[in-house]
Amino acid sequence: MPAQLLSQLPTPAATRLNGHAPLMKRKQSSPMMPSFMVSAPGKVIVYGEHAVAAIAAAISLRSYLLVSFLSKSHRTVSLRFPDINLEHTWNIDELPWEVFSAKGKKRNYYDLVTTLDPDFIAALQPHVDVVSPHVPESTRKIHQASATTFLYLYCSLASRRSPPCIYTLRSTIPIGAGLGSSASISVCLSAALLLQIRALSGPHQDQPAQECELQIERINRWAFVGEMCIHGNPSGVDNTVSAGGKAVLFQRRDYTKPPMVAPIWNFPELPLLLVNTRQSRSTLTEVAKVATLRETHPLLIENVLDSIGMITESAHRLLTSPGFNPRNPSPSALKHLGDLITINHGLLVSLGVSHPKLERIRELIDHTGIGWTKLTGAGGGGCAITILKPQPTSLQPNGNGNGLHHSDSSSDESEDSEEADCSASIISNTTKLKHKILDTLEVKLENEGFEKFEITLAGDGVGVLWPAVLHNGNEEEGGEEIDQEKFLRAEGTEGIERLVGVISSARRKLPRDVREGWKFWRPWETDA
Ligand SMILES: Nc1ncnc2c1ncn2[C@@H]1O[C@H](COP(=O)(O)OP(=O)(O)O)[C@@H](O)[C@H]1O
Ligand SMILES: C[C@@](O)(CCOP(=O)(O)O)CC(=O)O
Repeated sequence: MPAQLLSQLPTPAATRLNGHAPLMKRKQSSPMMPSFMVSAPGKVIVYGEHAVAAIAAAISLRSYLLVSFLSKSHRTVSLRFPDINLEHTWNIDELPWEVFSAKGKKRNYYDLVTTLDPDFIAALQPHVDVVSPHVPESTRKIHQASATTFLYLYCSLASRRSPPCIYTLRSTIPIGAGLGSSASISVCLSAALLLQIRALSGPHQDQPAQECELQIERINRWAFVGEMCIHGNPSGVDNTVSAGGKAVLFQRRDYTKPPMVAPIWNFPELPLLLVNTRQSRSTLTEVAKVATLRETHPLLIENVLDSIGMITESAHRLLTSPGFNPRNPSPSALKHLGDLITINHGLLVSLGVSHPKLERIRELIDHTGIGWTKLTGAGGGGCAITILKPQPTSLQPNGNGNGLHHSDSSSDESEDSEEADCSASIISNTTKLKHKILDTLEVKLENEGFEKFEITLAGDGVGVLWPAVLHNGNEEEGGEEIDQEKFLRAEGTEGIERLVGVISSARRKLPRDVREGWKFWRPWETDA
């Protein structure tokens, strides 16, 4: 980066992130520079699949990337992606720097790159070919796609003078389930590399909304490049949601062009049930299915697609209306959003993009009356989402072996109003009942081979933990360092989240997860 540009950065990001002197608090054994972490969310489509307009939102399942530095005697850069059993080390001096920095080719960190350079891809090929030579072809493809993404971003943003380091990634996002796992990885890599070259300011409190958005945009641009390496022709929606968080409205009128994407900072953070069918699916296949049906029944299918588009519009109108309170949506606003979920699912079923497993999940959840459920993403498998009702409505044993069911709406109302006057103990009883229902549901879903997550919808985008130390006051002096060994040993979603300081909130009263020590660019807060 030219010195002139470096000096334009208000303060090096590293010294501003946590507001304390990180090196002073580190253990003696730590390597040259403090390790740090970045993290980015997956996404779900909330409304509008297959229609012209849709809404996608971030979820609290995330990828976490730990960047640890080695002593200068090493001249290597390593990838450790244990979720896919990928591990590879390159010699920094052997990477094709001359091609990436050739006159007229070199990209700046703030550039908008919309196509991959074939010369760059060709120059990387020998360094990609040596990755995982002895694994089956299908696995090798996945490894080499991840390696290409990393190398493309690394050679574009780092330099031959970059410090030796290890990039270790763990994710709580199921892979290939339509939840944007690849985009979250691209966002993590982009953010980490931009932070390392000090091309980002913050995140810090009081950062003006415009400045927040600029940092997010900078990360997003390179994340899109990463997505191009994995997907060839990505829509850009997944990386945009993952970088910025909350939700976006995206509109496609012309499928040959990228969609128009606009943030919805007012989307409320809501508790969400996510169930993975574990049924693999292909967006292309489902999109083709709808196209064929449309050819056979043009008027009918166009009406269905228009109706789905109207669902998106209705949700968007509500979310952006002046009376809407994103911090505490009224019961009627939530019911509006919930009803749209139910209608949207019905219309997707009529397009033929559901799957018996998705229908089974919806059936099991509908029996509990716990929320509003739809499939999410292209369909044909993948996941279902349920927006949970704010307070458990009257639920009682139905005696038919299905566990619990919803009472009629009149008794719901009387219970609601009673609850409003009642003490916390009654609320806590209803909360306990809700948890019981969720636990029973979990057993049923797991018995049928499904995977259930209690998460939060529409939370933060990319986040930074610099240094990778948690100050929880009861661990090693100066905080608990998240080192590679601990990171690799952490078991499952819970283990990873506990290690990186997430206090999961799915079952707390407030939906937002607490992420101790982490900082986020939050344009929606600075706007307030
Ligand atoms: N946890 C992970 N670790 C390493 N690479 C990952 C991980 N998750 C996703 N990827 C990369 O992203 C690709 C999955 O992308 P894709 O099939 O589009 O799934 P999704 O719909 O979840 O984004 C994988 O093949 C791999 O290259
Ligand atoms: C089916 C579609 O509406 C959404 C695709 O969802 P996903 O690939 O499952 O995240 C296609 C699109 O709008 O690009």
